[in-house]
Amino acid sequence: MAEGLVLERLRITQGDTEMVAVDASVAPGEILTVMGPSGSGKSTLLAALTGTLAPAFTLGGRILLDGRDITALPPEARRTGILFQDELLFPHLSVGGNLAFGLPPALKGRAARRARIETALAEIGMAGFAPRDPATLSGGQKARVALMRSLLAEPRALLLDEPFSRLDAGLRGQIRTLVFERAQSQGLPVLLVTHDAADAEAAGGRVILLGRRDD
Ligand SMILES: Nc1ncnc2c1ncn2[C@@H]1O[C@H](COP(=O)(O)OP(=O)(O)OP(=O)(O)O)[C@@H](O)[C@H]1O
Repeated sequence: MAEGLVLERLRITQGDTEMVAVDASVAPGEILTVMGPSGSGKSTLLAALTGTLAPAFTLGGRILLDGRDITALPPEARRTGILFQDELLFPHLSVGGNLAFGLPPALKGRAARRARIETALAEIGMAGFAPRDPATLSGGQKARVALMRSLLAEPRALLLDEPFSRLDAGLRGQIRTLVFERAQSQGLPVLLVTHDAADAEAAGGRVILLGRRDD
């Protein structure tokens, strides 16, 4: 069966209104950009993929990840990692605590978990940052820790909901490159929701446009 993410005749309806209709496949390492006006259903589409669709919506079609039908699975069983623009890090946890939250439950033992966190921090040039309070980090450091927290869970797809939009222009390009490189090196299909044409261009691949039905 095909690797990557397949959205097979995916439909999201609210009452009688069809809000999202998508048929697409995203290969490992490929980025599919999702654009559309505010309220067109971009975040709702990502919620359908993570298994957190609000009860107001009805989902039709199938979601396949690495050939596995995940449409009806609970969120924790899907292996879809998501990165948001806002709640980048939990403020009440240290940097290490934030990263621990992303570790797979199967990784047992305090020492092994600590070691995995230290390796992750070293990979983003932040060795020794585990005890730090997230409030003391720069925007770029916060974004890097948030990315690693998503990746530590070993997702099979990465969903990005405008993750760069709060960063200033220079940093935005850097973090975007880091996210895309990691997705590519780990062979993750990526769905990138953005309002920014520069993000779409950097992603290089295909763009799907959601529209409002009453436009
Ligand atoms: N929990 C919910 N219950 C009912 N309706 C909702 C819920 N969440 C969102 N909606 C509605 O669904 C529609 C799509 O919202 P969504 O947040 O997916 O749009 P979006 O394209 O991500 O917008 P934006 O670009 O502003 O983030 C909107 O009309 C919104 O009001």
